[in-house]
Amino acid sequence: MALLELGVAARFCRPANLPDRASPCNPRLGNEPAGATKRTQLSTTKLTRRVTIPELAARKGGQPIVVLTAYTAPIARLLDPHVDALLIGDSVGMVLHGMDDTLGVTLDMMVLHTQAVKRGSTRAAIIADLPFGTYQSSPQQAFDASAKLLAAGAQAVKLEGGRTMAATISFLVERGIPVMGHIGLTPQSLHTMGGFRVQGRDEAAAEKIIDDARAITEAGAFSVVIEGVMEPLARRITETIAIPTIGIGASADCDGQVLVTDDILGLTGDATPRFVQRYADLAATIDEAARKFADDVRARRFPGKAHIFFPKAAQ
Ligand SMILES: Nc1nc(=O)c2c([nH]1)NC[C@@H]1CN(c3ccc(C(=O)N[C@@H](CCC(=O)O)C(=O)O)cc3)CN21
Ligand SMILES: CC(C)C(=O)C(=O)O
Ligand SMILES: [Mg+2]
Repeated sequence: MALLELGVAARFCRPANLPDRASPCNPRLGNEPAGATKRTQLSTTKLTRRVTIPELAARKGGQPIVVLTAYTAPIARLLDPHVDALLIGDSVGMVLHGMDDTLGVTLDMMVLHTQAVKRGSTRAAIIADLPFGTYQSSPQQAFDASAKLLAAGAQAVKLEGGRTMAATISFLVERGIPVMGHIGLTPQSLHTMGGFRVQGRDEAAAEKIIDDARAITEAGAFSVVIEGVMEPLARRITETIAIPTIGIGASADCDGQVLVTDDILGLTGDATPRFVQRYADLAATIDEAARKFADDVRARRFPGKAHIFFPKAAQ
């Protein structure tokens, strides 16, 4: 079993056409001596196996939980060594498919992106968003949609809503589907909020969000995303409920943080929310690469000798 898992990890980590770099999946894998003992193999397997949902739940009040979104296999492969969980967010509709909001994202899209992220990762936990219209009408509807995401490789689903969704959350959890909640700024409720607006500004609105957090916890969710709320509210919820809170535009005191990967990489331009910290400027990198390629083609500098094929006699 241990060896089988290692074999699978190695296959996903090192595509045959790439050099054997130290890090793609787990930096520790690259440091193993060739003749590793059985004990070393077992401990390495332990380091490279996937993070479980109960392990994430147990991180309440402990080391911060790191979550980033991923929608594709190559990005999942790059993020996998660094994060505790990869979220296949319904933000994929806006970030990759050019939609104005998340309402048009379908379950089929989420299944395809979940499969891709699963294939590209070996150790991060995999959590997938239930898209709009696939879980709100009944617990049964939510179960059917969640089952498809779990079959696609997710270990848990995330759904938006507070007390209103509590019965659905307990229905799923009782049937073996771990659920992450999502409260505060819930993008699928864009039209009732009147836009992507920060929530819980007045005391009454804050009390309602605290009640939502309590209801989700009692329903059995293993964790909850708190998005776009006033900092003291996010801190108070984190202190109040027994499950880890994952903040986005919330509080540094949350039990973890999540951001949209394309936002931190500088790929989302004007659409980037204020709560994002940018860690790279890939838009500029891509702009420069495309410009250089276009220049080379127009000047007939590309393709060069190394990129084209000649018959033997002509060499
Ligand atoms: N690229 C991207 N990043 C995200 O974080 C994200 C998505 N897309 N799509 C799905 C939701 C939508 N989200 C958003 C989108 C915009 C704002 C936004 O513009 N907020 C205003 C604050 C509005 C107010 O004042 O209340 C801002 O200035 O950041 C917030 C969250 C978060 N999610
Ligand atoms: C921003 C996170 C929490 C999300 O729900 C998404 O990416 O869809
Ligand atoms: Mg989402």
